[in-house]
Amino acid sequence: MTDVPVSRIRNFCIIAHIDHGKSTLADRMLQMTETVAQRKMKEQFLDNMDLERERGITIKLQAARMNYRSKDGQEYVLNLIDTPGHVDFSYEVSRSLAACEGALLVVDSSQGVEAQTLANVYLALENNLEIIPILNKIDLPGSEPERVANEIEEVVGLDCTGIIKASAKAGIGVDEILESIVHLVPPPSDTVDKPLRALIFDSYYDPYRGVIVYFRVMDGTVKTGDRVRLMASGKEYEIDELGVLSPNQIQLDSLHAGEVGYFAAAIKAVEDARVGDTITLAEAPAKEPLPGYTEAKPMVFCGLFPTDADQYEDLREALNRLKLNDAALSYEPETSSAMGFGFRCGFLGLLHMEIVQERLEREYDLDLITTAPSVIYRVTTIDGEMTQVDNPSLLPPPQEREKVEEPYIEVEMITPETYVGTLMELCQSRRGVFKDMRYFTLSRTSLIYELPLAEVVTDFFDQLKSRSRGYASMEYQLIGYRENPLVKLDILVNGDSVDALAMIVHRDKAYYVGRALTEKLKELIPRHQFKVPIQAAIGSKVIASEHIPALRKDVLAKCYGGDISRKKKLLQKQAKGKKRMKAIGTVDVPQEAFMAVLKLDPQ
Ligand SMILES: Nc1nc2c(ncn2[C@@H]2O[C@H](COP(=O)(O)OP(=O)(O)OP(=O)(O)O)[C@@H](O)[C@H]2O)c(=O)[nH]1
Repeated sequence: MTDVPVSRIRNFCIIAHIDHGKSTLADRMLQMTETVAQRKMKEQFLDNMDLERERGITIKLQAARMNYRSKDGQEYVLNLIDTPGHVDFSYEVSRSLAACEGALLVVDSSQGVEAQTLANVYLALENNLEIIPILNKIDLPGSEPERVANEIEEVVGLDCTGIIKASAKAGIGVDEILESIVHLVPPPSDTVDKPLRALIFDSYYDPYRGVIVYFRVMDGTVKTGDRVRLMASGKEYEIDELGVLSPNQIQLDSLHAGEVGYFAAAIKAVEDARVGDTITLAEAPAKEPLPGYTEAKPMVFCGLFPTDADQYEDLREALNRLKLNDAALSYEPETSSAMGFGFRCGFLGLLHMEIVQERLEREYDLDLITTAPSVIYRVTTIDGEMTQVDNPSLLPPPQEREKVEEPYIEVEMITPETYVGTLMELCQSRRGVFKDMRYFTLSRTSLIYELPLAEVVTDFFDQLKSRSRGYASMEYQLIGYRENPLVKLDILVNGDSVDALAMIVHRDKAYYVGRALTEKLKELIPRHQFKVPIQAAIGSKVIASEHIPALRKDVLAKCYGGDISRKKKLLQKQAKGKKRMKAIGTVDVPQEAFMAVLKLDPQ
């Protein structure tokens, strides 16, 4: 298989908005090229993590090599490199695009171009990829191929004359797609004679073989037994096993420029073989690494605490194991006066955070209390030193700080025109700065705003979806730090300041947030035998306060000791409710309270 000439290799990826049919099309191509036998075909081969399948989104990238006999009578090798479909993973997307020469742009012909699609098209253009537009789902009665083709021309700037009309589900147009890959996507450059350079576009941890690295050979050849160096980390390894993904691993002896494959080399954690790093030969290294490597940095932080303090070590062990497979996850021990021992964890974004939490609870059977997400603030103290603060409770007091800066992002939203007003309102209420507005065909509009990231990591995305009935999409990128009058809002429960509830807010919003939060906490914290005051304060100044009245009766009072099974049931119910509670002083605070800030009614 490795004697395939470079001129007959095509490396491509699929760019599509969530649900526009990327996985269905990939499956169909695997089927038509007989890469996967029909009966072995699991539904949606490319997304093989359970969580992914349940959520219907692609998180990890993978690859598939297909042999395809074109109508010109020649055998081609088509390497499909999958890309994750969420903004949190855009760096990984950019690296998988860098491993390709072409991209299929799949657009649902009953919907249209979405923000996500656009962002990835820009990435593909930056990487000089040949883009082949495809209208999918033409079998749907609501399909409007003409309108959507116009939109692609107008918005993306691609010539859509003769655009392929397909239905991945019904298998229409897939032949044409395979042919167009062969004829339109350029072959890789023939640089087999150069020193080895291979790009890592994904990796995962296998408990038996160590890290499995997915890579594309850009120059030269790599063989089993080669000693390779990772140019960014400087580490060296000997390749134990090497091969291609079809999509299951098939062992080979060597891979040359243009080919896509995997290797195992007893690497202990994915952190040691990061996406974007360049592999070269230790003995005859390339002079320059491939461009574009950066270390994916966590942007969103939260505290994770076991409800049961005995689970602290289990939580450490679980994080340790997840980290083996997730270079972007960061964690360090955190001690909270309210919550006890736990970890401060960093994530690429909100989705990444949710995925990790869910895995910890589901796969490791941990009961966790999660604190509200925070961003990294830059604080300059009066003696001119700059520190980074990812935990609101650690913000230095006002007299010690000169200024506080917060990360800003540029957000692009694409929405039907009807929702423009409500989305602008949303952005204004989140301290957004209007930048631009563009109209596309048939009343679809692109809105561009600059927003503080902190205002987006809470419930911005949910708001966007609910205000637009699911029709708007968004994409964002970090644009830098800006100074703002930010203050720390402390929450006191029963007179004790709860560090895990502290937050950093804009001075002008502090009063509103304080009031809304105390009201919400009043709803969420159950009644106790005594009256529980809840206050919001800036420094020593209380700006809002509520109280939870004392309980009058206990839950068993009604049962008169008569009906034992009913009594048991009540107690069980109560115990279950308690599971996700944290005792703060003498007050039991439920998990929802720590996330209350996400549930405040919009201003
Ligand atoms: N009617 C119709 N439905 C389709 C077609 N292609 C895909 N679908 C359906 O659209 C839904 C989404 O398809 P997927 O292939 O999972 O979409 P995706 O783009 O891979 O989504 P992510 O993995 O979440 O990024 C599924 O229910 C498919 O069955 C098509 O051509 N016609």
